[in-house]
Amino acid sequence: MAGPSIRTEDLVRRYDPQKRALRLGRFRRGRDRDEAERAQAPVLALAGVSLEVREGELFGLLGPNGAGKTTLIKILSTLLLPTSGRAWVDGLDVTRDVYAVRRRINMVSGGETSGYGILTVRENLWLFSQLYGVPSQEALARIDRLLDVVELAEKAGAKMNRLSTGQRQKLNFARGFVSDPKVLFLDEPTLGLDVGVARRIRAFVRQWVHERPGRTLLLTTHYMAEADELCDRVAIIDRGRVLACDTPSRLKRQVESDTLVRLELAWTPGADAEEAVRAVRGIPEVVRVGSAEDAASGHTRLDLILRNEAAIDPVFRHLAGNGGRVLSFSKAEPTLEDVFLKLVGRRLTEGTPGSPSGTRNGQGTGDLASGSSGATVAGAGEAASSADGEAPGTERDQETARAEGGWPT
Ligand SMILES: Nc1ncnc2c1ncn2[C@@H]1O[C@H](COP(=O)(O)OP(=O)(O)OP(=O)(O)O)[C@@H](O)[C@H]1O
Repeated sequence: MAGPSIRTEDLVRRYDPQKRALRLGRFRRGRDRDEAERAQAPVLALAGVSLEVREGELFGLLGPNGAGKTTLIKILSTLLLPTSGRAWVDGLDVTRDVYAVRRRINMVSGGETSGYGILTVRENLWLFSQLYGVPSQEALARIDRLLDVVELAEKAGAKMNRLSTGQRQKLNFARGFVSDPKVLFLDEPTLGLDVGVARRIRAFVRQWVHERPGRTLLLTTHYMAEADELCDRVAIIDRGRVLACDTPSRLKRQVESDTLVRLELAWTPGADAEEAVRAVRGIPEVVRVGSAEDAASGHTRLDLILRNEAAIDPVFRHLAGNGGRVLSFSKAEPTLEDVFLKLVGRRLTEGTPGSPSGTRNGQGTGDLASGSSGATVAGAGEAASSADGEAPGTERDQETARAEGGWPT
């Protein structure tokens, strides 16, 4: 692998709520104005991020909602200025060489459905390919391939405004690859997609990076399994800070000294098996996995983290001494969730609606909007309004950017 394709140096981004409140007051009335008035403290979305992504790498930013992932991607894709610090993409400064950066990149935001409603699926992809100057034969072949990957071939002749939300999202994903960019930013690419399509997309993403020399892909996700399965390296990010950055396997090795055990117990109906296990020394964490109904019927499943394997013996003895019976037990492999838990002290999926918190291998369902926006068109218009340093992501940013040709709607 070659030198860094993406580099950030002590990147800070603060959102100033006063500016935002003023803007909302100026441009909108009613409910949003109330919301603006409620905003009080500045938000430090990035608190000094220094990262290097190598050319040819599939790099993941893994973090919970609000961690700063989209903010970082917006800065790298020239849609937003940092408050301080510097960033380079393909050796170019993202704040000074805006057009040159845009010619080399593309960006897809999973929660977004960009394109032109009155054009068909194929026409949309053709339009974007031509904006990037892709030669005709190459563009046609690429479009066919991408339609196949996202399973939209049957809808190739359908107008975009006749597509479902998921189908628009697939079209948006295909749009990101149609220019065959040198550096691609994917912000939550599989958000809300059904399992089969998400799997196909992940396979395509992996193949795209590894079969094309010189391509780099930066992906954000709050799905641990996605980061684990796809990425060469992962940065775990929380509250605007990078907490760890390494290959998934080396990150998981950090928690390998702990032993993860799943127990299935026959237990006194209604009694608290979790509490009983907590009483044993050397058990830093116990998580109930089985349901309350299971517990009421005298059947319980627990996940335990043990400081070392030897601690399992006292657990068995304690359970036997309290009328319990171990039906089965298995050792679990550590996941990135365990790394996150160790680094941050809470689960990645905690507080995420639809996510099965409390499961060791649990993964969010991803039905949330990412709140992110934007796709860049190479060489088109001025830098998006966000790049004036004002808070991005508001309607004003999108309106101004549209007017300036900054990104398609
Ligand atoms: N335009 C904005 N104005 C004010 N605060 C913002 C704005 N955009 C983002 N933020 C805040 O900055 C922080 C980081 O947001 P960001 O969207 O970068 O996080 P994220 O990791 O992408 O989250 P998610 O997974 O939910 O998309 C959050 O606290 C968010 O509320």
